[in-house]
Amino acid sequence: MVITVPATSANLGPGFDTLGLALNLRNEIEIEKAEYTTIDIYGENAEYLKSLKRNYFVDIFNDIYKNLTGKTDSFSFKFNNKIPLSRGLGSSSAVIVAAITAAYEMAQVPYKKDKIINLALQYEPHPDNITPATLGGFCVAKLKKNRVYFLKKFIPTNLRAIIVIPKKTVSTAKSRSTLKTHYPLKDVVTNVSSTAMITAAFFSEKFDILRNVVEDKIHQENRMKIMPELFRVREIALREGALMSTLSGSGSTFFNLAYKDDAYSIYSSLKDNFKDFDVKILYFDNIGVKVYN
Ligand SMILES: Nc1ncnc2c1ncn2[C@@H]1O[C@H](COP(=O)(O)OP(=O)(O)OP(=O)(O)O)[C@@H](O)[C@H]1O
Ligand SMILES: N[C@@H](CCO)C(=O)O
Repeated sequence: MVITVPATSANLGPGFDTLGLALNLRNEIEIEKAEYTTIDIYGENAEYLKSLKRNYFVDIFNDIYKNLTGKTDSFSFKFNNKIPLSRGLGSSSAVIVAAITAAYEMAQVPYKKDKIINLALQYEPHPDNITPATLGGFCVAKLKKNRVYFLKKFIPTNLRAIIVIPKKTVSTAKSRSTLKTHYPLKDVVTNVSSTAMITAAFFSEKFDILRNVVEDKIHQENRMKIMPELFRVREIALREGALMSTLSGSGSTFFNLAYKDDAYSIYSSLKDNFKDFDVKILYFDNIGVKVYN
């Protein structure tokens, strides 16, 4: 069995812990029943992941598989990772969503994607990466009494993401611990109105308005202080025609949204200006986690 899962960009600036979308940058995992457990890791951060005593995917897969079947079987796992770790591209959500889905498939227990999202919440307590990793597209997710409610919209093919990935990693847990716990009412209103506008723009496919309405007063400026170069990424991307330009998740990657006709000039300006960063143009993903038997 092969399972693939997309990278995701959460928050989209103001939509903290609420908005997210899926990018066509996928981890792929091959799993087969075996006499004993083997783990092969290729691609992004392979050496680091091999050096860890435990594999996050395998631990979650085994937990869920045992819960479903009551058995502890052995499997061979082959990971081909494309999503860089701790850069705000949802690497941990991709692992969680793929591991749970793989366990249901291997246990041959029927499931709906809603189930995967709600189980994933046990491992990552905010739903903005796990929802698009599971469903693809642009997702709005709300947590209420430990349950995720969500809506998804397909992202049209005339849009591209231009992402700028610094070498520096940012741990989500650490980054969250630096955020304020109280905010002035006017800042809250800025975020509520911007989040509503982004949602309306995606659902109505009226993207031009994004150029004027995306403001965040809750987390980005604070988080970007450890990498002030990111302020310049935003300035250049917007100058070159991006529709919006935000920190991806908790960083360090910057996410820029553009019409496909503007994507290349944004990409080349960012590449010229940030030679140490990995700049990519990506399609969006509208599928989410996918299994090939
Ligand atoms: N392919 C992988 N295999 C095993 N463990 C992984 C893999 N990818 C990520 N992880 C685990 O997830 C951790 C990164 O999670 P973290 O939440 O800090 O970053 P992120 O998910 O990439 O960023 P964000 O949540 O802001 O988008 C890694 O340190 C590692 O423990
Ligand atoms: N909403 C989360 C996304 C990162 O996983 C945050 O900003 O911390």
